[in-house]
Amino acid sequence: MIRPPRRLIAAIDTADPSRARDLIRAVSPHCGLVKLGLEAFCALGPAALDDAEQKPVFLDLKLHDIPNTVAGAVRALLPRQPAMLTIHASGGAAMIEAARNAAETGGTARPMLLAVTVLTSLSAEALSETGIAGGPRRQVLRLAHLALGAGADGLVCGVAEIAPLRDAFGAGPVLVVPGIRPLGSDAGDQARVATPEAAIAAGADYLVVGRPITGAADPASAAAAIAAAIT
Ligand SMILES: O=c1ccn([C@@H]2O[C@H](COP(=O)(O)O)[C@@H](O)[C@H]2O)c(=O)[nH]1
Repeated sequence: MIRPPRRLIAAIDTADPSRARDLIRAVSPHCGLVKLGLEAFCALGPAALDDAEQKPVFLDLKLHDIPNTVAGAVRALLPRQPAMLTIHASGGAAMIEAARNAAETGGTARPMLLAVTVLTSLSAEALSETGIAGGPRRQVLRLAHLALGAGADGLVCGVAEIAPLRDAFGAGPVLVVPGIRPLGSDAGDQARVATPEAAIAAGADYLVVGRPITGAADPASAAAAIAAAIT
């Protein structure tokens, strides 16, 4: 398992292979990892990982299925050597344990297994519509106990949940935080957002930034500015 020192993760959300390559080339000097998610993976397949310009890849597939199926998917991904891989914490302890056991078969090069708690696009109201009352913070803490107890190396959460997670679990779990918006940038579909500086001050290990970089006129400068703000 590797832990890149640079804390910016650039989300490369595109279905166009040449745009993906151009973006990766532009942001690589400024970030620790590039993140390939559902859009890039569905369009380009596992080969998308081979075009990452030697950058460690965060493969954000948010696996969520029965334990046997998730374990099989993790094993199938190991030859591509993603540095980080996501599963949904709400898949349950048995699913997370199965993912961890499967990841272990990758030996020392195994991916860091991150459990997605409550998507940063969900407000308290949207979460309650799914049947979960009490707000994101409570649910994130509940899922964090489950996921870390079942073998996840870290969590994906919103900025507001970092402090309670650090209070509960200390510095150990790797906290990866999307919903990052530099001042003045559009939140879009994200409900729980904060600036890069606020996320680092709260105790985030890694920040995931997509559209504020990829939607900028000059993605390399946008990534450089965020990297400078958190260094
Ligand atoms: O809770 C989550 C989990 C994952 N994501 C992913 O992060 C990026 C964020 O992109 P922006 O353009 O900066 O909003 C995106 O790839 C999501 O799939 C998340 O946003 N929230």
